[in-house]
Amino acid sequence: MSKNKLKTEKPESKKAKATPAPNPEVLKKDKEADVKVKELVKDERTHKVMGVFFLLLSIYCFIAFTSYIFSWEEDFDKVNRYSTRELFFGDVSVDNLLGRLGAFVSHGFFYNGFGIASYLFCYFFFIIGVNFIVGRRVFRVWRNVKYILFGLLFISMSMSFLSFGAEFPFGGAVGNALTKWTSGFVGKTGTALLLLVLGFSWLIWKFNFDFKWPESKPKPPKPVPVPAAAVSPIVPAAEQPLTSPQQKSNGLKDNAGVMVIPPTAEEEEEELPPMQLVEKEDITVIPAHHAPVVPLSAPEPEHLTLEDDEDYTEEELAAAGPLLYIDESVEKARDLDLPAEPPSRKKNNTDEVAFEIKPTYSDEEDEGEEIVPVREAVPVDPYDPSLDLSNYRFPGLDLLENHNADKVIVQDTTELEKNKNQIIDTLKNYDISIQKISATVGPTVTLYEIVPAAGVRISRIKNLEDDIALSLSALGIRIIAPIPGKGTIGIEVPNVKKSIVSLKALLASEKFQNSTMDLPIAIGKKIDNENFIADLAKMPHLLMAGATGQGKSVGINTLLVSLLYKKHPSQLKFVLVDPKKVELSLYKLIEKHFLAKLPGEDDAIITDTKKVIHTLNALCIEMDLRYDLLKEAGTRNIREYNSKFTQRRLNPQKGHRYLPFIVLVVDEFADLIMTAGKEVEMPIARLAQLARAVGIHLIIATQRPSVNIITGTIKANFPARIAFKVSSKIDSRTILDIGGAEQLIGQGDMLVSFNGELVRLQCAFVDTPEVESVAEFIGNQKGYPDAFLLPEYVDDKDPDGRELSLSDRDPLFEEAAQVIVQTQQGSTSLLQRRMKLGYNRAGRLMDQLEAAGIVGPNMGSKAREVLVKTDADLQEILNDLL
Ligand SMILES: Nc1ncnc2c1ncn2[C@@H]1O[C@H](COP(=O)(O)OP(=O)(O)OP(=O)(O)O)[C@@H](O)[C@H]1O
Repeated sequence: MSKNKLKTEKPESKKAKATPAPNPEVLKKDKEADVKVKELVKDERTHKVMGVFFLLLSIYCFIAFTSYIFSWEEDFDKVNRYSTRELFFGDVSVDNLLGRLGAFVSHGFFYNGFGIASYLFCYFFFIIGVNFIVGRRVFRVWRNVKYILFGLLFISMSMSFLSFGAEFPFGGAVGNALTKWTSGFVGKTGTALLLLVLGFSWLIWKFNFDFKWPESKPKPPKPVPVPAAAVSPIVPAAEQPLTSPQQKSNGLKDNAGVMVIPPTAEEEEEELPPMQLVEKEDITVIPAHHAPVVPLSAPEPEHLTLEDDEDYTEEELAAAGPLLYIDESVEKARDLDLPAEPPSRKKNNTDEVAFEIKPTYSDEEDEGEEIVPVREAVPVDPYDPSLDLSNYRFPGLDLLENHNADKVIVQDTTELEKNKNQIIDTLKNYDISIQKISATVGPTVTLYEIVPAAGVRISRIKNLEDDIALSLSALGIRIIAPIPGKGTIGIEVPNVKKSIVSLKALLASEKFQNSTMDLPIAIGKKIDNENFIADLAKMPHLLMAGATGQGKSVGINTLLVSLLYKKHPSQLKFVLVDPKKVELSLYKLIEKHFLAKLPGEDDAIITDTKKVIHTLNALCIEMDLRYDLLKEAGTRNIREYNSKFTQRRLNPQKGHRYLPFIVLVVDEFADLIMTAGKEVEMPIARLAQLARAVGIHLIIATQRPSVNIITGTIKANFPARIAFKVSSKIDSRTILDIGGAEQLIGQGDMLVSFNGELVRLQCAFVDTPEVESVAEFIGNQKGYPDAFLLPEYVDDKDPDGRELSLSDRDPLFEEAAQVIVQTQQGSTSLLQRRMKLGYNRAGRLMDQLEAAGIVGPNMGSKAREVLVKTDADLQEILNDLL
């Protein structure tokens, strides 16, 4: 093969593959001669040398300039008198600390140049030096050059102007010339003004001050005049349409000068409008709950006085509309013309309860007058769901092991060097020259990052992936060409000495401890040793696959234990499905704290396929019920719902309850699909599609990531996926949509595909005894009386569930009848919510109630008529049925 031919040959992969491997010796000589100078200029070492040079130059100039300030007078004549030649070769002694050169250079810069402004050159050399040494643009050169040029002219001119007549060359020759010309042109005053304009322009450009004329303060709102004793009606702030949404969103203005509603913490977090600089004095901010409030839609209530009030029952009072509430602060505020202290709120919608009502006695009691009880709305603390288990202690980190993870394993530098050279040589064999190579040592693998020489196509390296891996002859090599977002090529080579990543270290990390995520899971460490902690709630479901023995079970334990370290039993429930029967059995101990199960089940950990189907369907019912609750509460997700509930704005009497997150863990999904197929797939797909907003999240693991198990429907709904080592590239593609997982080295080495990124991680390790001790620690504490009960699911195909006749009434028949008669609402969904039932069972109950003459016939979308009006009548019917 001739030299020319080789040179013109296009580096296309097919051609490259078709031709026999080129002789490295021949190639080396040809290419090296050609690209030597270019390579030298591009070589990172050249850059480093340049960097050091500029840094030292910057320091040199700085010292010389500073010394010049003190020695210029002595050296002036010598430097001025002698020629450059004399300065280099003569024996004149100067006072400048940096000798003749120092004196000469500083004289040049100061006297003949820019005076004091010459220090900007030190800065310039410094940024150039740093950029060269670090190898990237730490400082933006062109922007700095612009500032420096402006600074040189402006400072030298101002210094020269201000120091007019001084001997020291404050402004240098340039400054003097500029001042002279300008003074002649616009006069001295004009020059001064010009300098001021320039100076201010620069400051404004740089800092963009906000000049605002202070406006007169809007008058704070007057409290609504209320009769007798500063009584102010109370309505929920949520119902005050005093600001338009727009006013609200752009931060706080109110035309009427009445009040400004700052966004709630959540709104701030979620949909902050672009920040605007607003002068504090400009507006008066009155938080919504501080503003005096007026009833808006409700008719003017009859103000309750003592006499009105004393015989009222709690229900009558609630029905009477907005409460009146004596608030001294309103009175004071009126006197002082200030906004009032927060008035308490009271619902006028039975769904929202904000305050407890407590009779108190007015001060007049002391004066011996008739005791005048007045009703006062007493703010109630937010509902704390953890109060049922208020003494619950979170497991401590001492229950976990270090696994020698704190021993830093120092990577052998000779090994690094050897691998690096081998990579360079291998690439050279394929006629690929490189500009730069760097290594990042991770816990399991080291990433060698390569910048190919100019002109080398990345696609070519990608096509040679297999050959390169073969030449490097190490197990578990993965080539990432290019590394997304970087334009470099990564080659991951397994470390000879691997380090274990202990879960303890991850849980102790600040990132985990301070995390405010809903469901933080500590997964592992990235190649750059950064902890990978993610929010399961955002994932929102996770699919895990890996051949047997590659770290899946450890992975599941890692996720579960991380959640146990961060969540209170009231906030989180697990539904554990373990067809292998052994993997998750450890968690039995925490049944009464963290597990959920079907009513009537003994064991919370589900191992039987039929029960799995029931449980999955029960979860679907729970999801639907939660959606109903969310809808009724006017909230979009579990976060908003729970926050409204904890603020006591939702009425538990109407079926509202605090909703814990539910995490469904399926340890061996393949097994279930093989035995139950669609019956399992459908509810899983439904949950995966819809359940995230209501706080139900899925973690599904499988040994066999084949397409008939991880179907399109499943895959489409699991955007976050984890692959441990799998046995083939096809498996890797099934789980991650890309090869690579077959190249992993096992023992927790994994690839995580999340947010469109593929990251290689070493999974955190937690051993079975550790999980056991954490479970024991929790299990030994006081728990709830039972596991969290999922709604009942009755299988339609189940012959036991199909009987509808009155002689074989549902066990819940009596309870359902009572609910219907007490509420006088013949609604199936009411039964579902109140009794936590599935639609089918509630529907069947309703049919039985109809048969018993308690409710009327089905009226389509409307509720059925309730035919029995009182409890006594119902009791009669029930007695007859016995
Ligand atoms: N993150 C890890 N760090 C270190 N070693 C690990 C890690 N994960 C797993 N291992 C090692 O691999 C072994 C097998 O892991 P594990 O039991 O989790 O595999 P598996 O994929 O669940 O296997 P199977 O499917 O057969 O249950 C563990 O006993 C442990 O020695």
